[in-house]
Amino acid sequence: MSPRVLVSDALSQAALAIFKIRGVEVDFQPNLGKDKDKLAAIIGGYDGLAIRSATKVTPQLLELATNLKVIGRAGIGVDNVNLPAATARGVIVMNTPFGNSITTAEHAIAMMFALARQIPAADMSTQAGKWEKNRFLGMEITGKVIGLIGCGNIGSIVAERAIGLRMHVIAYDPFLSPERAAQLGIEKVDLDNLLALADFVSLHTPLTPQTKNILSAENIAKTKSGVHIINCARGGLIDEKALRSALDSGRVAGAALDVFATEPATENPLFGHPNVVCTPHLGASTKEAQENVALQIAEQMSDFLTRGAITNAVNFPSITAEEAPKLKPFIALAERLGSFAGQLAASNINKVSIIYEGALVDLKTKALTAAAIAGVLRPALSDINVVSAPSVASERGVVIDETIRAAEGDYESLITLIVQTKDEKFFIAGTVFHDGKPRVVSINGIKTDAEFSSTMIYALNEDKPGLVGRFASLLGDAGINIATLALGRDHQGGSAISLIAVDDSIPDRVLAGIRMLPEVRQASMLEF
Ligand SMILES: NC(=O)C1=CN([C@@H]2O[C@H](COP(=O)(O)OP(=O)(O)OC[C@H]3O[C@@H](n4cnc5c(N)ncnc54)[C@H](O)[C@@H]3O)[C@@H](O)[C@H]2O)C=CC1
Ligand SMILES: O=C(O)C(=O)COP(=O)(O)O
Repeated sequence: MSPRVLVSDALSQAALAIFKIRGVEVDFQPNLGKDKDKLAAIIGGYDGLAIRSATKVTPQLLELATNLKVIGRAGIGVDNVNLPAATARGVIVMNTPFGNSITTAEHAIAMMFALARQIPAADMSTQAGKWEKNRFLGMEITGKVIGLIGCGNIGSIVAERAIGLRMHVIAYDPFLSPERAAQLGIEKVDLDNLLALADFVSLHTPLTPQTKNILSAENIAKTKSGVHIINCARGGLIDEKALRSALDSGRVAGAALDVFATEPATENPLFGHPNVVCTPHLGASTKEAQENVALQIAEQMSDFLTRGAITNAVNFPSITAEEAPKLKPFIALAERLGSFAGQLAASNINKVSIIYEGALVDLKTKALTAAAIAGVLRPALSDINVVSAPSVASERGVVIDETIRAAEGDYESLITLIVQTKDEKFFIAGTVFHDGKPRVVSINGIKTDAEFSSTMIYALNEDKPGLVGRFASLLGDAGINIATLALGRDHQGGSAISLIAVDDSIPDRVLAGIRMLPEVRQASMLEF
């Protein structure tokens, strides 16, 4: 029987022919993503789901998707897909990381002009017969400073276009190497400098815990007076209420928004302000970009469903059918070790070393390395995939170093990851036991034994009596259940680590409480 794919968002119909030619049955229901009950009622019958941003792939939907093998995102952001749930169910999630980048960058530039010359308001006034020539005094773009928060694929294209407009381009992006900045002809700055200098601030990062509300009230207050803000990335990057106040006070002269904290945005604190320009998430909506992403996702999904080939998966490496079962548990281990280190590293990772020991010497360690690097970088580049991870790392000046050697320690197989930033080195090692579950067995030389769980607290603390009890009561008082607890220390009374797996997400105030304990030197919440 041919595999069946459901298209639940408005993909270009160019995709349909590709699916059919490649032997995949396709059901095109472009509005279904907006009706979650109808989607839930039929998802069980499909092997593949092709989407844009309207369909929300929740853990509940995945529960019902009993035949689903692949989700194809015709576009870049996969934040509408619950990745841990898809991964846990073995569903491959693929995207098309480049197909709509130019179009989205062009939209950001269009938004900049709309603000600088107040085109939407001038249009409305003119068509209302007012001819208000003196009301609309614009701003010349030439010579102005544009500050890019995030300078990956789309940010880089915006930079090139802005240079063409004779603007001065500055960027804040912890993963932008000085070489890449020089190649683009832009200046790498820190966030405070960017906010102080930019006439236009344009956002181009994924939405991650680090970038959420990156334009907070506090950061908006650091902007140059009269700044214009453009967001064609993700809604949650801006504190919308704070932006409204700054527009009301006149500190922010204008804001152009393509994306909103809640979408579809039918009401929003920014609506109705005279200096706000809005579009309904149109960044990727050109005929050219939609054809690119639809054709590409149809090819990738068909190749996977009919031949098992994996391309641009954000949650699995490219490997053949024979290699898969042997590699799978070690891929999960490498990715989680990477993610552990990546979530802890603040920024500026410049080297990742990976040591494979024991039975791993016979496996395809490149796939493991790719998984580890994807794990390290994903907290900053949410849409990175295991295929692109090594090249993205090298583009960003991150040195990757792989060593394969015979077993030297207690374990049949061991992966050690060393993540180096300008200021420090972080060591983490793990193995897979016969139960197939990945485990952490040492951190910075301190031995432990912990399984990964979806939410964990990692604490570095002094080895003193009573601390475990204090952790337990802080969490217990907040109604958070401890699932498992693993400890380790270098010597009695010395440095110790605690790995606490919990059943729920940890509110900031609880984490702050843990950090305030006198014995705790560092505490972070990690998600896997
Ligand atoms: N409005 C729309 O229709 C569209 C929106 N997008 C969104 O645009 C965004 C950017 O996409 P791409 O450029 O393709 O992604 P990318 O992954 O190529 O680049 C993202 C950049 O953000 C940087 N970054 C990550 N964390 C950061 C932080 N804390 N501070 C500063 N920089 C940080 C990364 O280092 C990276 O260079 C994504 O959120 C994507 O979903 C993409 C296409 C269409
Ligand atoms: O590709 C992306 O990340 C986008 O945000 C585009 O979203 P869309 O496909 O237009 O719903």
